[in-house]
Amino acid sequence: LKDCIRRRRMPPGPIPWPIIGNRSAFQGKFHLTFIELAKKYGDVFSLRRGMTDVVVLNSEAAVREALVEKSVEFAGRPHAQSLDIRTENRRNMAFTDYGPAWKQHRKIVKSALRERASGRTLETEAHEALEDIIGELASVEGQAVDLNDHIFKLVYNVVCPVAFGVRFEQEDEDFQNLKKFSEDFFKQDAPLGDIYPSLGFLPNQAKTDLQKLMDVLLGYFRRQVDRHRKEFNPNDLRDVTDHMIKAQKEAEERGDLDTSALTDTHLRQIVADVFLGGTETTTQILRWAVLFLAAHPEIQEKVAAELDSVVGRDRLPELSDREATPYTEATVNEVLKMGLIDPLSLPHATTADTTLQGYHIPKGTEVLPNLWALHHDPDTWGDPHTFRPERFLDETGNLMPKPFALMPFSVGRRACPGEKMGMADTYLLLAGLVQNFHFSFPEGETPPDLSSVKREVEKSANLHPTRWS
Ligand code: HEM
Repeated sequence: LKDCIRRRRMPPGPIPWPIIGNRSAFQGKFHLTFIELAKKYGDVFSLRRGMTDVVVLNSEAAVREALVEKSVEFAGRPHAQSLDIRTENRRNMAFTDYGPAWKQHRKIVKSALRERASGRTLETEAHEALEDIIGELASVEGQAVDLNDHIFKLVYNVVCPVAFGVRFEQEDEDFQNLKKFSEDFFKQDAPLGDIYPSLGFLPNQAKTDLQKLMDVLLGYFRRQVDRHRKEFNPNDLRDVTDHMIKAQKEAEERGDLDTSALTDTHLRQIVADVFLGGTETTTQILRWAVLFLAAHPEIQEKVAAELDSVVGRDRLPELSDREATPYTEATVNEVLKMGLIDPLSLPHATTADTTLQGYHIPKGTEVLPNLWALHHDPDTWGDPHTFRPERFLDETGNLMPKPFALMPFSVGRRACPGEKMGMADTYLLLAGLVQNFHFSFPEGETPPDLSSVKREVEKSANLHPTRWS
């Protein structure tokens, strides 16, 4: 009865079944199911996943009210068994509760990224990685090639030097292991304890698999942190790991290491956050970019022509070229809009009892911002499913200010701390690729239907680069 009264004040939604809740809403591509449910229940609605209350935000107004206007109340993260395993009991930044430890971690990471992943420093990293890939792809010019491994390496060799100072060759065992980790990690099923917390103690395959995967990743980062500690020089902070060690040493000197959130576990977890946050996202965005450009040769040609006239062929694109290449910038925005890789962002949770659009949202409720719905709202975009960079340009071809509804990095307190780096490296890498190659589908292969909401990321695996001439 108490539960019924509480739910009456919460946003409406389909009636949950006992124990399983609204299971069918969480199967397949939930972000599309949520758009259908919003038509019936409104832009803010409630669901039950197992025994957990979940509130879905399906419109710009709802996301603005929750993540911007009430940003502290909506800045928490839900608790789940898979997250506890992944984060060694929330000792990272991305899934930790909103509070002093999170603030401290975010400050260190943002300052490290400002120093180590912006301007000339990022450009140098991106150019080195590009030159390497351009060499690799030139050697298979004209042949159909699976770009996956090349794009992985390209992105890893920008992000990993920033995170922990390592560059990889294709055949490196560590590179192969990290790549395998990423491929498996993002396909993992949720362990039973995520749906039914009280059954979390029972052995199940998903839990065992996740633990094994994390042992590999965290073992690798433990070794990286140990190496950094041996080589540490306070006057030469080379990467995020060095910045974390510096903060740890300062806590040691102050005598508050034991109570600080800067133990060795925190250090390897933060490095894992930067690695996972930076690599998987940018890799998938570049894969989408190449796929969309191969499917729209006229747009690819316009980007290449703009780069030709502004940058030429004698040097790689630089960050200072961004202003003079609005069509390329608009294309990056369009890729981020259409190829949204986190359709539901990361899950949030309420940090206190609060309200949203007049409904009661109790403390600890899981909140899912449906960014996909915002990126594909016909009222905002007119033709949301058409790949059309021009939507970001004015009549004279200048880049317009970014619309609020474009939020691939989310918004508010928990918005991605790597946004600046993500935008900059996506521009540098994509522009560098289009300057040097023309992407098309292998002869005889029908391009996938990208205008449909049914598009699949896996389709982007087999593309055909030839030198642009
Ligand atoms: C184009 C690339 C990227 C995209 C699209 C992206 C997207 C996102 C999104 C949607 C979130 C969730 C925000 C929220 O919960 O409201 C997030 C969080 C996060 N991202 Fe990114 N990201 C990108 C690049 C990066 C990079 C380069 C880094 C690190 C160098 C990074 C590190 C993180 C971290 C640590 C969080 C958790 C923040 C927190 O909980 O406070 N991301 N990102």
